[in-house]
Amino acid sequence: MAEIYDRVALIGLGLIASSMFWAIRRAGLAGEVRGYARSAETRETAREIGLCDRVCDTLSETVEGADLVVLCVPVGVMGDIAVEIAPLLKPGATVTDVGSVKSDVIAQVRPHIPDGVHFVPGHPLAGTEHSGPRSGFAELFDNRWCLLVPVEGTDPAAVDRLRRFWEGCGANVDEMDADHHDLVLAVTSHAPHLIAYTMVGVADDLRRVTDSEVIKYSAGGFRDFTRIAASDPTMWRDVFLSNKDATLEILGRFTEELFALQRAIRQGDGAHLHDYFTRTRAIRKGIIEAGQDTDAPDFGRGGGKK
Ligand SMILES: NC(=O)c1ccc[n+]([C@@H]2O[C@H](COP(=O)([O-])OP(=O)(O)OC[C@H]3O[C@@H](n4cnc5c(N)ncnc54)[C@H](O)[C@@H]3O)[C@@H](O)[C@H]2O)c1
Ligand SMILES: O=C(O)C(=O)C[C@]1(C(=O)O)C=C[C@@H](O)C=C1
Repeated sequence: MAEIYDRVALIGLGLIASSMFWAIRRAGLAGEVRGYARSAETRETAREIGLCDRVCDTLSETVEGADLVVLCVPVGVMGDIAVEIAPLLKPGATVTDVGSVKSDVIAQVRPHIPDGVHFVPGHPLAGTEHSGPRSGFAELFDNRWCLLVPVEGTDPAAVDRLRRFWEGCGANVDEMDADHHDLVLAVTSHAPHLIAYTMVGVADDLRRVTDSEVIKYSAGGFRDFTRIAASDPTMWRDVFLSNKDATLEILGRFTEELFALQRAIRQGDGAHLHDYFTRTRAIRKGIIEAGQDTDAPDFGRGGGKK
């Protein structure tokens, strides 16, 4: 794979940035990758494990001469970083981000992007419950979607270059508008995370009553909840505050459905429960048949690539 950018700057050296670095290096997508982390401890760790060609102590050294600047920080601070880097950006450079929410990030960042610099927001739909510079790995984006959310008036050539970059990182790339992105992600990612956090919280309350049986005998479904609920608190606090409207809309619908199921259980309405579960099972079957779940054991990794 050929080099796509001469110099890439990664700001915030956590799970996503570190995975990007290893994926960039695997495919030779950049001449040089510079990285910046706010804390001296993270920068030290990054140097120790060889993360980035150069770990910088300042934002100006990181961004200087970069053709692609990637904001890999929690969504609540994207605007603060944009303010700081704006005067340092090279004309013709592209600024992108990997934030889990798009409308609010665009509102925070766009006003600060100088004329002559491209801004192409993005979101790789891949992650784990781990965070920090040691958590990344080159394969994170393989066969996962990366959504690009170009704002009005963006140069199509800048979008196309970023698309080729993400494809080089192993992802399948699609474009979507910001509001639609935020509603879709509220359904597929944000509300499920909140439900997992709640379920694990409920179990923890119960644990005090049952003296650790909840954890000891936890079955597969609950273990999956605990994995998701172990995700970074700062990242997820910011996601909910940033995607407030869409998340509340989906949680409202979720609560209505939950009440209906609760009533069916109370009234012994087995038909309602059976019909509901039949419908949801068909949805899962449809996902597998469409080749959209690359983790499904009956489908196999890698088969999801279009
Ligand atoms: N973790 C996931 O599953 C996942 C998936 C896709 C997208 N994202 C998005 O990617 C971004 C980064 O997430 P991550 O999982 O890599 O998080 P992470 O916690 O592993 O890393 C975040 C980094 O940002 C730094 N940071 C925090 N506040 C900062 C500030 N004010 N100034 C400078 N640096 C700051 C942290 O020190 C850390 O190095 C977030 O916007 C998140 O929404 C996460
Ligand atoms: O697999 C996980 O651990 C994730 O939570 C990854 C996940 C998701 O919900 O799918 C989390 C947040 C993102 O913005 C994108 C991906």
